[in-house]
Amino acid sequence: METVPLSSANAPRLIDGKAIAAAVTEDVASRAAALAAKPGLAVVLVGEDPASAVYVRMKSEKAEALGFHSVQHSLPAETSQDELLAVVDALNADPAIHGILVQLPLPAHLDSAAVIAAIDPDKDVDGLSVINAGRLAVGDPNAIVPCTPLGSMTLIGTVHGTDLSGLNAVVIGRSRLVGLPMALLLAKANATVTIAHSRTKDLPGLCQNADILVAAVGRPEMVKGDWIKPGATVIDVGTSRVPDASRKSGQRLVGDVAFAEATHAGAITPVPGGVGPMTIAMLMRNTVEAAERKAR
Ligand SMILES: Nc1nc2c(c(=O)[nH]1)N[C@@H](CN(C=O)c1ccc(C(=O)N[C@@H](CCC(=O)O)C(=O)O)cc1)CN2
Repeated sequence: METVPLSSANAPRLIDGKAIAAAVTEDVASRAAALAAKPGLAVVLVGEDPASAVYVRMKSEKAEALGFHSVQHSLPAETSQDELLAVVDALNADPAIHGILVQLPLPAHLDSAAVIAAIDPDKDVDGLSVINAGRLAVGDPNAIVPCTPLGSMTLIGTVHGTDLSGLNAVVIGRSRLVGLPMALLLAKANATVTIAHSRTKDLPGLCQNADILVAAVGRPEMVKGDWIKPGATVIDVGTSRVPDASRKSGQRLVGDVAFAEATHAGAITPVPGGVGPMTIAMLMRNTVEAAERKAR
C-alpha cells in the first residue's frame, strides 16, 4: 500500500477508503480465483432493521461480485435463540461455507454472545468470538481480526506506515467489534494507546494529545474541532443517519467527528467513503483467508 505524507496545507488530506477498499478487493478477487473451491460466505440477518439490511445486502453483493459462493439467511425478527443457533450449526457443518457472519445488532430477545460463541472460530470472519479475540490479544497469527479495526489500520498505514512508534493514539469506544481490537492493533504497531469511553475524565483534553484519533462511539459529530490536535490523523468509525430537510431522502450520513470543524487535522476519513467500505473489503479478505487455510 502506498504511503502518503502528512498534509502540510491547511486542509486535511482525505483518506479515500473507497479507493483503498477497491485495491484490497482486487487482491481478494485474484486470491479467490486461484482457489480450487470458491470461498463461501454466509451472512445471517435477523429482523428488519433498515441499516442492517443495507449492510447485509452490500456484503452479499460484494461476495458475489468477487466470485464467492454467497449465501444470505434473512430470518424474521421473532426468530428464537434455538432457531438461530440451528442455522449457525448448519453453516458450521457446511463444507462450502468458509465464513459465517451474523449481522449485529440482533433483536433484544436474542443473546448475541451465545450466538457468536456458537460460530466455528475458523469460520468467524467477523473475528468476534472469544477464541479470535484471545488469539489477537496474544498475537497469534491465526487470529481472525474484526473487519472495521483491520480496515482502519490499513487506512492509518497509508498515512504513517506500519510502525507507529512514538505516536499517541486515542480510541474513543471500547466495543468488542471496534474499540478493543482497534486498541490492540494500535499497540501491536507500537503506538502508545489510550482507550476512552463515556466515563473518561476530560475527553477533549485527552483527544488533544492524540496523533491518531479513532472515534467509534456512534454519537453523531460528538468529536468537536477543538478536540483535534493540529496535524492529527482522524479515523471516523461512526455512521449515523441524521435528519436533513435539504436532502431528498430527508436524512444524511454523518460520523462521530464534526467533519467541517476538523480543518486542522493532518488526515481524516470522510463519512461516507472512509472506514465503511474498508469494513466490507476486510470481510472479503478474512473470508478468502479462511478458505485458503481450509485448502492447505
Ligand atoms: N456482524 C457485524 N455487524 C456489524 C458490523 C460488523 O462488522 N459485523 N459493523 C457495523 C455495520 N457495518 C457492517 O456490518 C457496516 C457499516 C457501514 C458500512 C459502509 O460501507 N458504509 C458506507 C455508507 C453506506 C450507507 O449509505 O449506508 C460508508 O461509510 O461509506 C459497511 C458496513 C455494525 N454491525
